[in-house]
Amino acid sequence: MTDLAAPAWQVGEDDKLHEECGVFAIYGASHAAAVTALGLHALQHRGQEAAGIVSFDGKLFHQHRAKGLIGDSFSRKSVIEQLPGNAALGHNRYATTGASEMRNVQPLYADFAFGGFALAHNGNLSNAGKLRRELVQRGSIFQSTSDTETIIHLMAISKKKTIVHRLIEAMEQCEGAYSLAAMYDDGIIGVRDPLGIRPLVLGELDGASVLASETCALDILGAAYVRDIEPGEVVVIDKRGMTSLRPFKPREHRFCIFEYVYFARPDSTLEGRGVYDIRKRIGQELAREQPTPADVIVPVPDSGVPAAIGYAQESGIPFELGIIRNHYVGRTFIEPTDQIRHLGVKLKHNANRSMLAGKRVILVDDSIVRGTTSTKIVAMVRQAGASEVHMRIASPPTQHGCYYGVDTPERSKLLAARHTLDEMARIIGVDSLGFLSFDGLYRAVGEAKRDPANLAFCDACFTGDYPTPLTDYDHENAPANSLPGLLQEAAIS
Ligand SMILES: O=P(O)(O)OC[C@H]1O[C@H](OP(=O)(O)OP(=O)(O)O)[C@H](O)[C@@H]1O
Ligand SMILES: NC(=O)CC[C@H](N)C(=O)O
Ligand code: SF4
Ligand SMILES: [Mg+2]
Repeated sequence: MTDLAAPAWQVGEDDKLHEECGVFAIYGASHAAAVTALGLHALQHRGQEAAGIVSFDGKLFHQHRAKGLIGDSFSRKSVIEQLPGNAALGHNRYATTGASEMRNVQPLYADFAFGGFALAHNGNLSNAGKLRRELVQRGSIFQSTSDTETIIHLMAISKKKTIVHRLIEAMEQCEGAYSLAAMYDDGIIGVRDPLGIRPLVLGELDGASVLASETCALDILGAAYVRDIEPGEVVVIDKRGMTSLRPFKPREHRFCIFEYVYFARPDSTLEGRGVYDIRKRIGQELAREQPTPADVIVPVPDSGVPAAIGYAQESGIPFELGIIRNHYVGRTFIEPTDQIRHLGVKLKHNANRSMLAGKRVILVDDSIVRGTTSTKIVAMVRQAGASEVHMRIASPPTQHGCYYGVDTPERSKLLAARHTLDEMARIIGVDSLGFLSFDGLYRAVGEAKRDPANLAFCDACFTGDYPTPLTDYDHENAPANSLPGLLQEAAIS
């Protein structure tokens, strides 16, 4: 994570590849805040650091933002009652720029001369540091250290007449990834960057319009899926209905392929493709590309499960739950001390001995980032008596950082950026290690192969082929344009 107001060494880090953020907005529903809390609950996998909801009651905006899970902060009636109105906007945060401080928790809210405005962002702006420096020199006073606030200041100085056109003008100056949901005193707005890196879908609930990061947030409400917001599209939903604008220069579409591999919930449909179905197809491709004789296929829960099912179906080798996951440890349990950190995976996973003892095991996981999970899981499976342990990874090696809304460790900490396949196999402790090829991944998402001249996805964390300039960053994931350290609140521990 970078912090626009702090040197890199001040910014907390831990050793996982983190989720992104989830956004949700609804217009025209009674109990809009309660509905938004449910939508955010379905999107909890996209960010667990903090959550917030802003509602609008026709006259006033109301907000509540808190660190932690949505269920911890928004399940009480007393909290929801303080968020009246028929329109609401919500956000689950996993920080990519700006530390886990209260002032960075979204939705951000601003009282402009032209009215109130609340903003929720999934993605990351790769030139926010540069824009921020220019804005500060012009007199802008930032309240947070997140990239998202840059948008608010760009809107504040815009000379355009309407909020929508101010927002559009602001986004024309931003590089990187943004799926935005916003709310003002007349309606809600959805925006997807021209490359469409992050998802955003449109739904309908009893005549109310819904914007959400993933379709699973519609399902929890019984809302109908209408369509995906198109890359480069701005939708404005107000009492007159919905207006669709295409203000940005058209670009090729580059949806994040890692949404299919890991981030999105398997029951979501994104860009017309079911995530579960794609993960299974990835597993089938993997079985074809990386076969090995074995007695049992064991997924690394949670996100390795659908690929392991696909692998098992294709290979004909039985699928068993040889590792059991403790559901009371989140995706991103942050261990308080080094000693506990060392125990981390055992808190989350345990070997199911009867399925492993004396067996040749193929472990299937979606990705290796630092190798922490795989190293501990392999040791656990060996201790449980497996006679051979083979690891199959349902994506190509993760070799580069993401600057578009996923908090990847810096490049030097990515196992595949530092080691050959054989070295990785030795470090993890497996008898063999195999990754999916680029072409295999593209076949699983419905393409003939990975065509570098005509890429349909962002795959930069595998290939280093970034679809936007990285103005604020050098290639080692260091913020190039950070400002001197300012006020620091205690980070979440
Ligand atoms: O190589 P590492 O640095 O250990 O990171 C890779 C692991 O992290 C993710 O799982 P995570 O535990 O975050 O979530 P999940 O339960 O959704 O699989 C991913 O699915 C891998 O298992
Ligand atoms: N993960 C995200 O999408 C984060 C959104 C925004 N960049 C933030 O750090 O708050
Ligand atoms: S770099 Fe990787 S995780 Fe980031 S947007 Fe591109 S494909 Fe997705
Ligand atoms: Mg995992």
